[in-house]
Amino acid sequence: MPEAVGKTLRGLYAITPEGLASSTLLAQVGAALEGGAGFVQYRDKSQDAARRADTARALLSLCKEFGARLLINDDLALALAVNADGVHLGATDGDLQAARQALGADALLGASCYADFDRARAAVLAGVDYVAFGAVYPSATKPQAELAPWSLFTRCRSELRVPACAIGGITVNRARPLLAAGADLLAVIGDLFEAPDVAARAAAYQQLFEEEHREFS
Ligand SMILES: Cc1ncc(COP(=O)(O)OP(=O)(O)O)c(N)n1
Ligand SMILES: Cc1ncsc1CCOP(=O)(O)O
Ligand SMILES: [Mg+2]
Repeated sequence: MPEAVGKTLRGLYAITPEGLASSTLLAQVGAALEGGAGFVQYRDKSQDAARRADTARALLSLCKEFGARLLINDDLALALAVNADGVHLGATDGDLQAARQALGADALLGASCYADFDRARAAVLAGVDYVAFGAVYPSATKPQAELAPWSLFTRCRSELRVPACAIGGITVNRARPLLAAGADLLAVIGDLFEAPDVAARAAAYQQLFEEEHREFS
């Protein structure tokens, strides 16, 4: 059972890779869910709105089967149209306060904060459920992403008290120190969906969270 009860935000956050056929994408996300991913983000920059809506609906019903949460990247209107569990917005993706109002209190709202703690502070005031910092490592998926210092996670925990998500270049072999630094969610594309066995890779991430829990409980 994923750790997605109420608004408990902790664990692997699987972000969908681009350019896959819909059936392949669903199979890959299904494998990530089997491995224990509790959160999925549908990230698709393509322009075909009807196909994106169909894929979002299919992903949502798959996530529901596993008790996982589906967030939509960039597109509040799509999240509302398909009744997704939430939305993730970056600097150019719309106003966070307006998104919170449109979504209501129960839906999940996340914000990209890059390497910018002030942005995270403002996002919390706007009503987000988590803030994302990154890239925490150089990312082959988004090579232009700036690098973020890991001290942001410690500050987030002590000053903002909101869950923090790490993104960018994360691999299972270099994830543990991120958890120790204070990341609550690990958002991963390449290392998860390019793995030879996606379910096993997702399970390996979840194992890290369980070990971290034991160490600190
Ligand atoms: C969890 C998470 N964190 C950061 C991002 C990046 O958002 P953004 O800066 O808007 O870039 P795109 O992903 O839209 O290219 C994210 N998607 N998810
Ligand atoms: C969307 C995004 N934003 C910052 S890095 C990144 C890509 C993350 O992908 P990967 O896990 O393959 O580095
Ligand atoms: Mg965006």
